[in-house]
Amino acid sequence: MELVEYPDREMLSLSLADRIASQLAQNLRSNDGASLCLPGGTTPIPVLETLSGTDLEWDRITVFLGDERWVDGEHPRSNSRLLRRHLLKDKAAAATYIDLYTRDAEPEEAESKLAEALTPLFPITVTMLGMGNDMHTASLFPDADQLAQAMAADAPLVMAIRADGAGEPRITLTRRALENSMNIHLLIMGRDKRETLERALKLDPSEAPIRAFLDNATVHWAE
Ligand SMILES: O=C(O)[C@H](O)[C@@H](O)[C@H](O)[C@H](O)COP(=O)(O)O
Repeated sequence: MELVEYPDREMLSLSLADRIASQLAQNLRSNDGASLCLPGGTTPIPVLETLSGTDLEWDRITVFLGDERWVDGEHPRSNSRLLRRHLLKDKAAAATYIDLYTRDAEPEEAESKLAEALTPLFPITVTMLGMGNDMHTASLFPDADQLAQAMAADAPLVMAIRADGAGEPRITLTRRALENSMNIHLLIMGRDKRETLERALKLDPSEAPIRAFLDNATVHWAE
């Protein structure tokens, strides 16, 4: 695990956006397209805003979330709504976006269609992850109903999942889908999440799902 500490949150956001852009551009020098997997939640917003104005060949980049709350795209809790408001505008509007949510369906019904759409994009070029203070990442919650299946080596790429701490039913990329990303960045801010990270390092992924990704991740942190 590489841990990068920044003097402030603005420096973190600018530096992480720049690193992600460089990794995408590097990939595009030798591949037809690149893929970018992003977390929901609020911490990434400044990184998304910076990326949206970054000069990249966005028309060759496919963007998708690592997880989604199973709510309509205009619902305040929608991660897709977050991406549309903070990333998929300005230069990044040219990106291809794969929405994990399907209206008038259960998340279980979307699994196979999403796996089919996402498979050509693996291994993911750049994955950014967030983390909750319960040590979940994406929607891999410690108390999730199907966590063991979602963390298994033979898991499908995408799974519906439910957890008391999750709010709505979720759809999530699984450990297998995320851990093979070419570049993994974990973005955390604040003292509480830093302490949570230190705890997670000592735990098994079954208790601390984020632990499954730390060995191959660059962790970006500011107070
Ligand atoms: O749908 C979600 O909630 C996210 O994908 C989730 O995994 C998020 O990254 C963490 O909950 C951290 O969220 P914050 O950055 O808002 O603290």
